[in-house]
Amino acid sequence: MAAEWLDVPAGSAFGTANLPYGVFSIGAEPVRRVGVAVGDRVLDVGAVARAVRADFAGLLGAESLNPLLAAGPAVWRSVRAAVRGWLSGAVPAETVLPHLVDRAAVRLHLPFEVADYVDFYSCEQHAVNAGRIFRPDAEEPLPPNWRHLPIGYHGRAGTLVVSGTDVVRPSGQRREPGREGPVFGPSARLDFEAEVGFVVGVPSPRGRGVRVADFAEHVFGAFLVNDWSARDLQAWEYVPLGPFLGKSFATSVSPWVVPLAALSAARVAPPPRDPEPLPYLRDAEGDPWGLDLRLTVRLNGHVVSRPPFARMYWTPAQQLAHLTVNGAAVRTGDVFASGTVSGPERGEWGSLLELSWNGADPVRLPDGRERGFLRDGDVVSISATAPGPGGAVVGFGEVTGRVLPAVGNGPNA
Ligand SMILES: O=C(O)/C=C/C(=O)CC(=O)CC(=O)O
Ligand SMILES: [Ca+2]
Ligand SMILES: [Mg+2]
Repeated sequence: MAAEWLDVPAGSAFGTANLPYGVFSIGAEPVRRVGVAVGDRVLDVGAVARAVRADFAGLLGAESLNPLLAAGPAVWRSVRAAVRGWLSGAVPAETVLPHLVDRAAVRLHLPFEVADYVDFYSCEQHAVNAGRIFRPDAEEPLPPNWRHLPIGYHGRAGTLVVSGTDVVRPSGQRREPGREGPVFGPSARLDFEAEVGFVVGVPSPRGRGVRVADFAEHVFGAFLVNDWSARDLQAWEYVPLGPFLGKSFATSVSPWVVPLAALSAARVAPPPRDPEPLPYLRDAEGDPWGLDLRLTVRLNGHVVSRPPFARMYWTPAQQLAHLTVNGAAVRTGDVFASGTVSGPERGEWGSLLELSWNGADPVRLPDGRERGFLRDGDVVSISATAPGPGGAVVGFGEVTGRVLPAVGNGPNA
């Protein structure tokens, strides 16, 4: 229960069941602080730790979440219990109140230093849609390996940006119908992809995989991802090695990292898999990592999709097991994203590629405008909620970004 002096609005998705972590600064101050969102405010947890829990002051007094991420699940549990105590009256109000800041008044930063970045392709409906669109002549929309392993590619960690960062339309090579070779110029098929990301806290050594059952020993929490995608650049460049410049110019992430501990009521059984995966990819008995997260995608403020995460074919635990099964190490700050989330209904598809069927059937917005792909000035926002304990709602906040016009004829021109 929240302390009396902590006025969390009723039904807030940032109640004490959630307590996500982020990194913020105030005004023009250069210093960044670790914060925990509660109601409409942010608690400067480093400042409170310095006053009452010196043993946590180093972890929480850093300018990124990395020291906390690296500390591991026992410490994550103690810190969460301590923060919950601070907000529940376990320490005098005077210790806490001076360090609560209005959320609207802070600037939010990338919450951790990103190490490596992998993007998966684990939603069956999205993979079927993409297969039908990109490979209309193929007999089967899914590639033959799809049900045997979570397909992924290594992305560009250095271009992950925090929500609110503008995204410049990329330029590159693309094919135009009726022309032999490529043309160069701004992408004409810029898209979003609604995804969920996970961040690794505890590293794994090289040469040893992370078992499905050990997911929560390594992964700290989850957040939202918009994997901006230039479909025309992608279509021309990505055979046979996979996505490259069409997806590496920017990937936006939401600023609040929701700890796995806040998602216990959201855990659900994943859908049945057929055929049964190889042993290293099997779900741990009684320990499912399907997650009932409900995403909403808005384009210029209008809801265009509500993708359901609960139906993802491969869970994040299977993704991490696969990512490390060859002995690849993971490091603190490694990010992996789920892949585009799409449900069975059209209004649940997580990209414009799908929603407009590659531009052939544009999305009609309530203001009468149509979109095949994104125009300059468009703003894309992805938000999500999950069920919390006792009917509470656990919010992810949002990842948002505005499309800016391409730079001339490309940055090198
Ligand atoms: O099927 C294809 O050819 C292409 C698929 C994608 O672009 C999707 C992707 O990046 C992975 C994902 O987000 O699911
Ligand atoms: Ca993607
Ligand atoms: Mg990307």
